Amino acid sequence: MTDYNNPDERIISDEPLDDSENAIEKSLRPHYLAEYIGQSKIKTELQIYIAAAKQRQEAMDHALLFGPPGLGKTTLALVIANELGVNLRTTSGPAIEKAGDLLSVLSELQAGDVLFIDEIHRLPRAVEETLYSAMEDFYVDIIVGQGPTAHPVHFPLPPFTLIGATTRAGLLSAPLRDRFGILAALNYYDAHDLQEIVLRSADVLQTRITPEAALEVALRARGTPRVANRLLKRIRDFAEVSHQEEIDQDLAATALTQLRVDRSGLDQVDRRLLTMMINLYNGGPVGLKTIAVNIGEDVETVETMYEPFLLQNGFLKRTSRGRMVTPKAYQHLGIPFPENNK
Ligand SMILES: Nc1ncnc2c1ncn2[C@@H]1O[C@H](COP(=O)(O)OP(=O)(O)OP(=O)(O)O)[C@@H](O)[C@H]1O
Repeated sequence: MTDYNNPDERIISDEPLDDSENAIEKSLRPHYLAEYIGQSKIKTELQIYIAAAKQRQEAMDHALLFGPPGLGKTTLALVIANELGVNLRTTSGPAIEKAGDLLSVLSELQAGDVLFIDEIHRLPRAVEETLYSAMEDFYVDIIVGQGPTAHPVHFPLPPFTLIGATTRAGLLSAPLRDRFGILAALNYYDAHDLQEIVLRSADVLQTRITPEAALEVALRARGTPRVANRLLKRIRDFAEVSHQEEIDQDLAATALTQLRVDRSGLDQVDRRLLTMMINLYNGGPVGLKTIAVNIGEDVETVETMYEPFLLQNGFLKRTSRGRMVTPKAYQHLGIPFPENNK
């Protein structure tokens, strides 16, 4: 039996994927802009920047991608590198501990390559400062040696494109943010785009699914391709167990109910969060830390995984004194909205 309190089993999770999930997620990644569904404004702009860089035979301007987890930032970096016809190197903020680590990543780049730094807001300050000259003038100066023998060494770099991704653009320092020429905010996907993503993923996974069933998945995927793909994989298991060759709407709806994802895309953690706020705090206002402690999650998980979706869909609202549960959430949970809250 699946234990949905176990983070590894959750569909809406920021836990690292295991190897098999990672392999599937990679296999589902679009490789070119034409396969990248939705985010049309960003795609249109990128098309221009990519064409211009290719025409001038220069590295594309540095780009910062921000938005909630699972919306396709890593995928977009891969797509950009493919469209430019260059190599992609990937790393992440926490993986680069010292300026020397950064230099070893940078020194592997060839002219025009794309370096993708995920969670760029988590780069240590000293590394971030080293990155400034690398981004602006393609060199780094690093102090080599210690004590009286310490001396700066100048390393020129080939022109490259840095693509930074962050779920928390607000945590990025102004000097770093200002060095990106292209800023792209990824938004949650609408149901139509997610339906297309589910149909495409089913095709890659060689799974048959009706358009109605794909829409059912899309409607419950909280605007997030990663969630849509995870739901699809779980429903595919249901279909196999029940010897059904094609996923239809009934099967999708039954499976999704068993996965405890409701028709608004809320999972049991969302519902626990809202119910806790109602039961313990009369619907709020409640501070983020208090919410996190009460539902046993860390603050960052609540802030990046749960809250944005609940806010965007009107189940929560933010006030100067904390978060409040909305009448829509009471209605959704079947709990009467208290008169004195009106
Ligand atoms: N626009 C899209 N079209 C089709 N599939 C997509 C799209 N965006 C994302 N996906 C799929 O969703 C999955 C998650 O995408 P990705 O890993 O790029 O998200 P992310 O924003 O980098 O997340 P995180 O920041 O948590 O790493 C991938 O398997 C990818 O196939």
